[in-house]
Amino acid sequence: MTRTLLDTLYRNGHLRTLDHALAQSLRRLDPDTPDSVLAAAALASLAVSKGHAGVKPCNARALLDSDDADIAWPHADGWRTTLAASRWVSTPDDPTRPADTDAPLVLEGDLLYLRRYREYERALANGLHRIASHAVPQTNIAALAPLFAQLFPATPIPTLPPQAGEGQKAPPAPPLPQLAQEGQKAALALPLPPLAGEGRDGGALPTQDHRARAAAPALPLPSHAEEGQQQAPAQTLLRHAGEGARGAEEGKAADDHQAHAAALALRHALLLVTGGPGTGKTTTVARLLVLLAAQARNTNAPAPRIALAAPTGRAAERMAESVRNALQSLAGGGIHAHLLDTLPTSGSTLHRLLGTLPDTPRFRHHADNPLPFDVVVVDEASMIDLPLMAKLVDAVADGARLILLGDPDQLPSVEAGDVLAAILQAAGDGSTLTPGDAEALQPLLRTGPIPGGASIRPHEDDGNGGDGGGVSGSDRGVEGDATATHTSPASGRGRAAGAGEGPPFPGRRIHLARGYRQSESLQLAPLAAAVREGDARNALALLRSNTLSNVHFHEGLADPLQAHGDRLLAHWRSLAQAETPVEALARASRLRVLTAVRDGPQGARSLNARIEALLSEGGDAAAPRRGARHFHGQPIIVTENSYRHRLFNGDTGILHRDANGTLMAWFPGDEPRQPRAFHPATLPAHDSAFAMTVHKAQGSEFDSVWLLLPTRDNRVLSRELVYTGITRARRELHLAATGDVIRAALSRHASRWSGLAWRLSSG
Ligand SMILES: Nc1ncnc2c1ncn2[C@@H]1O[C@H](COP(=O)(O)OP(=O)(O)OP(=O)(O)O)[C@@H](O)[C@H]1O
Repeated sequence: MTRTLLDTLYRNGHLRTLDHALAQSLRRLDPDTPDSVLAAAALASLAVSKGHAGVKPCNARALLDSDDADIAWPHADGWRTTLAASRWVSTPDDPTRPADTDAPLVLEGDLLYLRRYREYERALANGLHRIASHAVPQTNIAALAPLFAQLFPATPIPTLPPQAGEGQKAPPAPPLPQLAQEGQKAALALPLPPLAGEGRDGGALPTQDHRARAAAPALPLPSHAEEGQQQAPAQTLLRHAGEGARGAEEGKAADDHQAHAAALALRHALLLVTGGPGTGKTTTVARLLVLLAAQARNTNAPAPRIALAAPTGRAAERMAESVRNALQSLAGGGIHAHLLDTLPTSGSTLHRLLGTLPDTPRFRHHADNPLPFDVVVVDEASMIDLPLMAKLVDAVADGARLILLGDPDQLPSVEAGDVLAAILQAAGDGSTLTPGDAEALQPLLRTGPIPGGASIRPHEDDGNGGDGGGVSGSDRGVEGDATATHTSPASGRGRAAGAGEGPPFPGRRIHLARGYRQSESLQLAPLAAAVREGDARNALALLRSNTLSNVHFHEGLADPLQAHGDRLLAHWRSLAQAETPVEALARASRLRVLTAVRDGPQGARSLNARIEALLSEGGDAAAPRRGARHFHGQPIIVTENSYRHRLFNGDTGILHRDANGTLMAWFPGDEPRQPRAFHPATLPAHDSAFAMTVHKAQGSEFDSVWLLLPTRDNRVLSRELVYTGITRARRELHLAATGDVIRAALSRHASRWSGLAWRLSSG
């Protein structure tokens, strides 16, 4: 007897019991349900567990951990037709309207969702549009100019780099722009200028690192606007770093991205500030909060109520610390205390901000009881999954600002989402200012005329009197489906948001590219850039050259515990010698082994078991008893959300005896010096965390990181995983991997199926 698709998927171990049970319940309710519908339902459930919002049945094989020759996949068109005809599947024709509540599945384009996830997407898209479309107070922007200049003193005049005929005087400035004529407003998309020193034809690069530059896309010279069209106003220029030329490769003008971000926040209620570690996202936000405080003061309005939040306690704490540092240096730089004193200096987790309710995933704050804040700033937005982002956005009050900070090159959230990537795709790459923004912000952005011109593309007007800007974001693909992610469920292909079809998404995005965080000890930037670009050849050359300070490549090393056990164990033993829980928590963050996978010989689980066994062989009084579930000095990680404890998947803590000698689990508290204590027996599900997966380490940093990749390729490996892993290191990075595995990892993107970008661009 031939097996059905559902049976084959289940028996060959591709489905979880939960996925199978969903399909079985549909079969019980209607025994005539076609097998391909049952299988698609199970795959939609599996897809969520792998971080997708839904499944593309036409490419469902990409969901499986390995290829399976036993599976006879239905023909895509026929499968789609059968799904669309099924009583279990609704096919809404309006992305903004709720789907039929009788059907547990929703088919939109070629994405099949569990209804709940389609509704999260719909609610999130509607909510982001609501926030972004609200006009924010625009008064007195010009009056802020002196303060703005004080906060962003280095805003340089953008000039094109020397062209052919170096040394010639710059051509005369073009005439000042007139506004676009009625009905013909134009967003200005300035092609990237060549990097300084680069020939007009993109020829020889006189800089040290040819490879990194070679990765940059060809950079055409800006062409003059056509006769009769407007010239580019100088203030519309945002120098945008080419994908291959970020970080250390940035030109001097990178600072004006920070100024532009702050200026745009004065005009738009939804702002995304993206950039890698240390590019000044938090510093920029601290400065723009000062501007908002000044704006309110100038108009005799109450000081804005501001919330700082992040998905994890650790990330919230790091953000608050950066804000405190930024405000302190502004105070030293002469910014008035009456402005600084109104700004927040502590952050909270998103769960705390939204108000957890015991034993339910719902929150105290939602559309009917919105957050009492005028500005909500959220860091580490790449970690936020679809349900949580939908709930956050739902709770942001009408007229309030939402500012999201994040690094788009990091791994997407562990749970269903890749929300940040989708919003970025809809918001465009941030390389243009619309004429509306440019005109309104002219008093702040003191840029001079651009020699040369700009190409001009028509755009529709936005809600704030500007024009919808933006071009397509990156379109990362799921393995085996390189063009299919972040795409229109209707078309199966990505459409550039704001590319002329339909109403553009009114959120704004600025990408910060210049790294400011100077670490004398760790020289990570060139390696991080190569990894981000997927340039395995350069990454391996850098690693093998052994020239990057405190970057250590252990090529082919499969077992760091064997080769470097003594020094690693010395660190873990020191955790038990800490005098206080605060000290133990601080020590624990000094070193972490990060893995790509949970299971297998290079997985976090087996490493933790081996480390515990080695520690128990220590023989001294502090050594844990062999096989003990909990012991003094043991780092732990929570693996499920517990709203009752306010402990969430990924939170890390340490076991430490209290003053009475009772072993307690300690987690960072709202105040750094007041960790929260729990009896280990009452903790939600948790594991040891001597080693942990890169996924779980998002939002955390450690002085020393040992990143261990599996010895064989694995579908979870991606450039985002390696990038996230190596950028967790503050002072020292050890990377244990083979060249082949690094090549395989960097050739792959971690990405997700989602209809969010399409939904956002659809209005
Ligand atoms: N324009 C600037 N000029 C000089 N130093 C800057 C500038 N912007 C940021 N910095 C410095 O760079 C460091 C990193 O800044 P910040 O913490 O704001 O970056 P971040 O992007 O938020 O980093 P992370 O993502 O790691 O939290 C800080 O020490 C800050 O003072």
